[in-house]
Amino acid sequence: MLAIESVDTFLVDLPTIRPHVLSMATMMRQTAVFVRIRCADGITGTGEATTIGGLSYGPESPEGIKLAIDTYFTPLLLKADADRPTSAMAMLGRSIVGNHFAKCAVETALLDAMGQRLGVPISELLGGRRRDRLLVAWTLASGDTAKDIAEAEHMLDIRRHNIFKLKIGKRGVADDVAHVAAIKRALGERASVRVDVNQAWDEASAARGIAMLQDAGCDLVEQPVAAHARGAMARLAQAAIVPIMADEALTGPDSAFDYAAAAAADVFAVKIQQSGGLHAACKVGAIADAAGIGLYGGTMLEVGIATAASAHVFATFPKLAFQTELFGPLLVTEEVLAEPLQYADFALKVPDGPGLGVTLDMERVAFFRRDADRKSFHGGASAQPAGD
Ligand SMILES: O=C(O)C[C@H]1C=CC(=O)O1
Ligand SMILES: [Mn+2]
Repeated sequence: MLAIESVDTFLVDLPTIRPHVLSMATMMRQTAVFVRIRCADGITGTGEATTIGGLSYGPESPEGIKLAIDTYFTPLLLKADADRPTSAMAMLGRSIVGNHFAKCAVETALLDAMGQRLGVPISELLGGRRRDRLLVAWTLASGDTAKDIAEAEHMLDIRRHNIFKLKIGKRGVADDVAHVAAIKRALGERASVRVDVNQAWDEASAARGIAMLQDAGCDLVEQPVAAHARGAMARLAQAAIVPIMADEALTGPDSAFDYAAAAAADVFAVKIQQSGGLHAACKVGAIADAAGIGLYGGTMLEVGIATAASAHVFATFPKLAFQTELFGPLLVTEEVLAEPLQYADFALKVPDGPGLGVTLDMERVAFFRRDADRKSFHGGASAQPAGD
């Protein structure tokens, strides 16, 4: 039995490089909840949770995640065996319903500590990695077609991304399709153009919109209708030629099984937090594989720690037909890691050190903590996070 000595949580607010316009929220900053679990052998594991637009996207908020971990998870973790992350998570699961994002952050920290202890990357603890590089899409979501095209051209020039996901659903169907068509016309065969509707359409609008998107050269349509509208998703997926991807509908292995059994999607966007943790995300991936459903490595716009955790999970997938979107650390102005993740040639390198293979820069993070006494960081007041 290896005791857990302390569990520390804190919020960090990081400005985004530009407004990120989604159908449900416009993000000017991202908030990460970091969890640090210190074990009796002196090893500390780190986890991270993020949401999108506070409570606009899902049922957990950064403030709520911190409160849940401090109040409910920590007393249980102080009785858990740090040498047995899977049974520690099962013990938490018996007392805590839901709270998938908080569970994911805690599981990440436990696995990071375990990997450091054993000297192996988390991907090896999850069954073994199959790839060292993950192709990464970028989301064009400035809210302006011309700006999006300029941003895409820049990403192609610097060879950082050649897959673009466009956030639509805020405007009328015809306007949204015109926006997508203009971007696809400008980029042509140099890029894959996909859309995420984030549940904004009803079934009739989706049927019309998907047919128009198909003609515009769109390669993938993500969550066109409400997460609970499984029947509509199945009808749309069966009628369309362009692949239809489920995202918000997938909240772990149970919903993944329901969706697979109902043939309600051609592709699954797997997210570690929405799934309820790293092992749960692996199970979602396995269900998709067994059902012949394609896989896409999704993001909740996590920063360095949870992006690395996601990379370890996705690196274990036998197939990743629709690549990933692990660009979260690049959407914020500030780096939180001691050594940044490496992006080159359209891909993210999966870290290969023990555990997550990345660590927080504690000095930098201290400055951006919501509860920090913020005097100066590398010269000052101009580095203040937005929104404070
Ligand atoms: O997929 C989502 O719904 C959320 C997220 C992923 C990329 C992005 O820009 O937003
Ligand atoms: Mn999505």
